[in-house]
This record gives sequence, structure tokens and C-alpha cells, in this order.
Amino acid sequence: MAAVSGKRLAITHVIFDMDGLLLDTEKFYTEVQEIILARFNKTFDWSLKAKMMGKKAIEAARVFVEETGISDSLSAEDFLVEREAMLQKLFPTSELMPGASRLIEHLHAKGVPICLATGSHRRHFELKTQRHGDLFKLMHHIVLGDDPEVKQGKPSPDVFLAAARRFEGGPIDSQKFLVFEDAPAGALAAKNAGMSVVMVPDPRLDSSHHAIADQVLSSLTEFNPKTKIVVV
Ligand SMILES: O=P(O)(O)OC[C@@H](O)CO
Ligand SMILES: [Mg+2]
Repeated sequence: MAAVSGKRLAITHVIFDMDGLLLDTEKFYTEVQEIILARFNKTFDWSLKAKMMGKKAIEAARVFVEETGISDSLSAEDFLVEREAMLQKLFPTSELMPGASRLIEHLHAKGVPICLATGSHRRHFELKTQRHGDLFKLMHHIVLGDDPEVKQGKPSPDVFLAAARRFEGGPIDSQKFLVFEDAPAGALAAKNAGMSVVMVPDPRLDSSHHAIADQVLSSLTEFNPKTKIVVV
């Protein structure tokens, strides 16, 4: 039984987002989107990025073609096809974000239940993590964007609620979960799931998007597990 500290239950479980949080992959999406937009003499900016990151591919694609005004020339589906070949070359070079392996290894060593919940589909997940298998193996389970239980992408809570249900000894109260996220949609999804969220945003993301988070860090290296997580 978790200790009740104040009005909320103590944190005992952790859910990690992946792109932009554990892996430095958001830059690949940006690079490819800039290449495609250049053909239409348009530029990509962080206000648009803020609306796309964290979402399921087709949902982010719709935002992209509509917000940039190119939907009459390029459908969301055709955008996904066009970017695929470029992403498939970039994803296998994905590097870990600073502090990612240290935090995952620390929590795993302490017996804290940890898992992954990402908007990335399986084929992209495999490409991005192929050099980091030993680290991702420490996750109790992994919920992907194309999981049948994930009806809607972030900011819907689906992926985090599905992740919460897959630990042993369920159902576990959402209040016992701490989510690590980089994206506004992801942080909102965590709050929609009734969970606490530590946001580690890209410094280029406007700080107005930080308000929803329970804690904002500039890097995972700054996180002190002792301040937030009860090691059961
Ligand atoms: O949920 P994450 O792992 O950030 O993945 C989102 C991805 O679809 C790119 O924005
Ligand atoms: Mg992310």
C-alpha cells in the first residue's frame, strides 16, 4: 500500500516517453519536415513542431499539411510516404538523450517498476532502438503507437492507461505513476490519465507549454529519484 503524502498517493511506478525524452530523435522529424517544406518555399518552426510532437504519425501529419497550407498539394498520407525513406535512414543512428541510461538503470536496480509508452509505431521503434536493446530490455513492458489498445494518440491518455494496466498486481491507481515526457501533447496525456508528469522539454519549445507539468527539467541528469519516487 503506497504511503499517502498530502492529497496524492506516493509515486511507485514510472512510465517513460521515448522520442525526444529517451532518444534524440525529434531532430530527425524536424530535418525531414524542413526538406519537404522547402519544396513549397515554406519554413518549419517550433510553434508547429509543438503541435505535432508526441502525436501518432497520421495525427501529426494532418497537423503538418493543414497548418502549413500545403494540404491541397500533399495529403497527410502522402506526406508520411514521402518522409518514410528519409526517416528509415536516420532512425538507426538514434542516440540516447543525456541521463537516459543512468536513470533507467538506477530505477531498474532499485526495483522500481518502469515501462515505455510511445507514439512511435513498431517499425520505427525497432529502427530507433536497434543500438540500445540492452537498455530498453530493462523496461517491464513497452506500449507502442500502433498497439490495438491505443485508440487515440497523445494527448489522449490511452497509451499511458494501457501502460499502467500491464504491470503485475494491477489495477494500479494512476496517482502512483510518474511520467517523463518532452512534448506538450505527452504531458497533457499524462495529466489526462491522472498521473504526475516531469517534463524535459527541448529548450526551443516555448515555455508557455511547461505550465501543465508537475516539474520541468532541462535534462534527465537533473532528476533526483529520491525526491519523487517511493521505492517499494
Ligand atoms: O510518444 P513519443 O515517443 O514522443 O513519439 C512521438 C513520435 O511519434 C514523434 O513525435
Ligand atoms: Mg516524446
